[in-house]
Amino acid sequence: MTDTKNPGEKTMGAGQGGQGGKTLTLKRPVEQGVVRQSFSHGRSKSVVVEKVKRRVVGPGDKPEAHAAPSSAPASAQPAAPAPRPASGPSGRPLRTQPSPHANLSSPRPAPQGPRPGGVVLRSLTEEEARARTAALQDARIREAEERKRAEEEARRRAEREAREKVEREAAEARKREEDARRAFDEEAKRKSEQEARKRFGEDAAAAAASSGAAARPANAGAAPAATTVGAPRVATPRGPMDAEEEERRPARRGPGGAPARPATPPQKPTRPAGGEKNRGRLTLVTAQSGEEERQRSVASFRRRTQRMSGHRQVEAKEKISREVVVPETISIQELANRMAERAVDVIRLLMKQGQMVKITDVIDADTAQLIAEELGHTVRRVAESDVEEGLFDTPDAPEEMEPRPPVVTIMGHVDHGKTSLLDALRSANVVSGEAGGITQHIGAYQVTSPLGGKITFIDTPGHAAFTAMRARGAKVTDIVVLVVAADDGVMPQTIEAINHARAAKVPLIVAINKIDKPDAKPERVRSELLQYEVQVESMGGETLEVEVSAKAHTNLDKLLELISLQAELLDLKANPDRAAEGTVIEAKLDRGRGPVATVLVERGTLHVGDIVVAGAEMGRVRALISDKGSQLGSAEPSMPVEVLGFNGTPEAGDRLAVVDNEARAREITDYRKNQKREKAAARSATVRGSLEQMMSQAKTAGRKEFPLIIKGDVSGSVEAIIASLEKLGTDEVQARIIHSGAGGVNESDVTLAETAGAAIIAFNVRANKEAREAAERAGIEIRYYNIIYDLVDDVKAAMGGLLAPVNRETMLGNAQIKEIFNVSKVGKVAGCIVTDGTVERGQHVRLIRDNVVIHEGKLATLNRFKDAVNVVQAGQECGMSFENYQDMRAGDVIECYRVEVVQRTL
Ligand SMILES: Nc1nc2c(ncn2[C@@H]2O[C@H](COP(=O)(O)OP(=O)(O)OP(=O)(O)O)[C@@H](O)[C@H]2O)c(=O)[nH]1
Repeated sequence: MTDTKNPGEKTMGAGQGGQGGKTLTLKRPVEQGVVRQSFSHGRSKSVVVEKVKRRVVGPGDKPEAHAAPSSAPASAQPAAPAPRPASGPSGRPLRTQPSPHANLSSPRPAPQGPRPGGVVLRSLTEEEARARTAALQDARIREAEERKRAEEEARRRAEREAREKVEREAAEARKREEDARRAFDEEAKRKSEQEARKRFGEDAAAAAASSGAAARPANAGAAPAATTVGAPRVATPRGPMDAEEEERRPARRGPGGAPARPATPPQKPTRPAGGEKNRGRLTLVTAQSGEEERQRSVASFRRRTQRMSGHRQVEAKEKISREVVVPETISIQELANRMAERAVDVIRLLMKQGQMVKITDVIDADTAQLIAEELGHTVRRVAESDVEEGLFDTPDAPEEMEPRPPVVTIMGHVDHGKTSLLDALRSANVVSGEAGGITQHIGAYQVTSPLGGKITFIDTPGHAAFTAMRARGAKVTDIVVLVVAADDGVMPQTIEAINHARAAKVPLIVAINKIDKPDAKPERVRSELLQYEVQVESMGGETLEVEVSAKAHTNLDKLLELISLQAELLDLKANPDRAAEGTVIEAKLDRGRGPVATVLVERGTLHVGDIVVAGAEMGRVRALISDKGSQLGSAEPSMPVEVLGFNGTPEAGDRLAVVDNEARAREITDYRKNQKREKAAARSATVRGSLEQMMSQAKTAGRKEFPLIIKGDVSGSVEAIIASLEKLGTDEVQARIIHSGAGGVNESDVTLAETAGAAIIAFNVRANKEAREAAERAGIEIRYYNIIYDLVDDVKAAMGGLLAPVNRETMLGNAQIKEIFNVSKVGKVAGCIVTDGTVERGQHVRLIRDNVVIHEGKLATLNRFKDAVNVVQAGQECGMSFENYQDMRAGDVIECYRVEVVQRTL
C-alpha cells in the first residue's frame, strides 16, 4: 500500500473518458516515513509512520467542492472502518456524522445521489449542521497540528542523523589523533632520554644518530592525523571549551552519545627522563594538531639548547679576571663598575658577610679587596692621592696646540710703582679704544698689545703672592716684569723678586720706573742689576729692559711690545679643545653671587655648565664673567674669568680642573678636605711619641703661641696677612693661625676661637649677628681692620705682651772698700770711697774681688759720717753694709746698679 509517488501526483482510474485515457486508480494520498522516537535515558526507537491526506471541507464550501471525491465510484471505496460516533456540543452522539478521525483514516461514505451533500445537509437539522461544522473545524485544527508535528519530527530526525554522522567522524579523527600523540610522546620520551645520555657523555654519537632516526617516523605518523581532523573540526558546531571538556572528562559521556574515546582513560603521557619542562597548556589547537605540538617541542628544545650554551658563555664571561684599582675607600657602585660586575652581586656578597649596605655606601679598601677577590679579580691597592691622578697635566698632542696670550706678573720693591704701573697699563689700554670700557677688579685682566694679540696681567703684585701660588704648584706666570724705581735702585725686595723669578725659571723684563723724576738714575739701576746676574740688553745682556713712567704713562706701549716679543720667543701654546685647567687667582664670598673665584684658564676651554674642582671645593659653572664685566659662554687659555657656581670659596692658588661628573668631583674634594683637616689637626696636635719629637718639644717648650683666626674679604688678602704675621714670629713667641678664610666671621669661627683661646681678626669683613652674640657670651674679642699695617702692628703689640719681662741694669757707680768695721747690732760695715758715679741706698750691688763677682745683693745701709744717706757722690767716703752678707774685705770693689723690670716688645 505504500506509494512512492509524490503526494501531489495524480493517477486516474480507467473509464474516466473525460481524463485523457489515463488509468484511473483509486489511491489514497499517503505519506510514509520512519520516525525515530527518543525516550528518556538515551533510548530511542524507529517507528514507521504513514499519513493519509485528508480532504477538508469548510462550512462555507460549495457543493462543487465535493465533486472530485464524489466522482469516485462508491464501489471502489474500501470498506471504511466504522465511524466513531462524534460527540456534539451537547455531548450527545451524532447519528450520521462520521467522526473526524474516520475522515483522516478512511474516505467518507459515498453519497447516494448526484448531490448527495445537499441532500444530507438538507436532511440535517439546524442543530446537527452546527455540530457538524464544529466537528469539521475541530478536525481541521487537529489535522494542521498533526502536519506540523510530522514536519517537526522529520526535521529533528535529519538533524540527529547529521549530528551522528559528524560525531562518528570526529570520534574516528580523535582516535587517530590520540594514536599519533601517543606515538609522538613515546618518541619525545626516547629522544629526551637519549639527549640526557648524550649530555652526560654517554655514547654521544650513537644517541644523536638514533635520535635523528626516531624523529623522522614520528613526523610522518602525525601528518595524516592532522589532515583528517581538519574537516570535522570546522564542521563541528561545538566550541573549544566543549572539546576541552570532552578531552578532560571522557568518562562522563553518556551511552547515547557516540563514544569518542575508548572507555578506559587515555594513558597519560609520561614525562621525559631529562626533567623536560611542561610543554604548554592543552588547548584545542594542541589537542587537535599533533603537528603543531611537535613543532613547538622541537623549537622549545632548540631554545633550551641555546639557553644552555648561552649559560655556558655567561659563565665563561664571569671568569674574566680584571685588575681592579681599589683606593682607600670606594663606593659599592664604583667598585662594581670597576669589576664590571652588577652592584647587586656585590651587595649580596656583603650581606652574606652580615653587612647591610646600600649601593651608595662607601667601604674600605680591605672589604673591597675581599669582594673583588671573591669574584675572581685581582686588586691593585692605590693611595688616596691617586684620586687626583690624571686630573692635571695630561699631555696634549703637538698638533693640537695653538698659540695663547702670555701671562704676566709684575714684581718689585715696595713703593717702586707696581700698582701704579698695572693701573696705568690697564687704563691706558682702555683709553686706547678697548671695546667695553669699564674694567673691574677681578685679580687679573687682559690688555691688547700694540703688536696685536692679548696680554694677561695678574693683578696681585708682589712676589709673596707669586710664591704663594707657586708653593701650591701653580705656575701661571710666563713673564715677570721687574719694576725698579729709577730714583731708588735695587732694593732688598728687588733682589727677592729676581730670585723668585729665577727659581720659577720665568724670564724677566726690567721696567725702570719713575724716569720722570728728576733724580732718576736709570744707569745706576742697570749696573746694580749686574750684581745680581741680571744683564740687560743695553749692557750687552739678554734681559729686555724699558724705561717707563707709570705716572706720566711713558713707554707703556713699549713695555707691552717687549712682552709680546718675549712671548713670541717663549712660543706659548695650549690646546683649547680639551677639558679646562686653570688656577684660582683670587676668591671671595660675594653677598649676592655667592662664592666667586677669579680663574686663569691655562689649558682647554672652560664652559658654562662644566663641573669644576678647585682645591677642596667643587661646583658647576653657573656663569663666566670677564674683566670687562660681560657674561661669557666660555673662556679660552690665558683668559682670566670670574667663575660663579662654586659650592664654597676656594683659595687663591688652588688649581682648577674640569671633571666628567659630580661623583668624580666629590671624590676629589672629599679627599682634599680630608687632607686639609688632617693638616690642621697635625698643626694643632701636641707633639708626642718618638724621642726626636720629644726633643723638639723640649726645644720649643718655652715658645709661646699666639692663636689667631683670620677672616678676610678675599683669600689673597688673608694670605698676605698670614705671611706678615708669620714673619713676626721669634724663638719665643709665634702667631698660630688656627683658621683662616675668605668671608665674614660666623658662629663657628667664634666657637673655634673659644676652644682654642684664639683672637679673631676680621679684615674688611664683619661678623654676623649670631657670631657677635656668641663672641659676647664667650668673651672673645673680634678685631676689625681695613689696613694691613694697623693689623700687623696690633698683633705685634699683643704678641709682645707674651714675651717675659727682662731686668734691665743701669750702672750707678763704683766704690772701693778701704776698711772693714765691726759695728755692734749691725755687723760688718765697709768703709768705702766712691770712685765713680753714685751709690744709692737700696740699690743692687755686686762685690767684685780680683775681677770676680763674689756676691750680688742689695745695700742694707748707706751712711756718711754716722748719718744714713740716700746717695753718695763720687769722691766721697761712706759706710756700706750688705743684706745678709758679711764677708767683705778691704780692696774689694762694690758695683752699684739699678735694676728695672722692662716689658719687652717684638
Ligand atoms: N714720579 C713718579 N711716581 C711714581 C711713578 N710710579 C709710581 N709712583 C709713585 O710711587 C708711589 C708708590 O707707588 P705704588 O704703585 O703704590 O707702588 P707699589 O710698588 O705698588 O707699592 P706697594 O703696593 O706698597 O708694594 C706712589 O706714590 C706713586 O704715585 C712714576 O712713574 N713716577
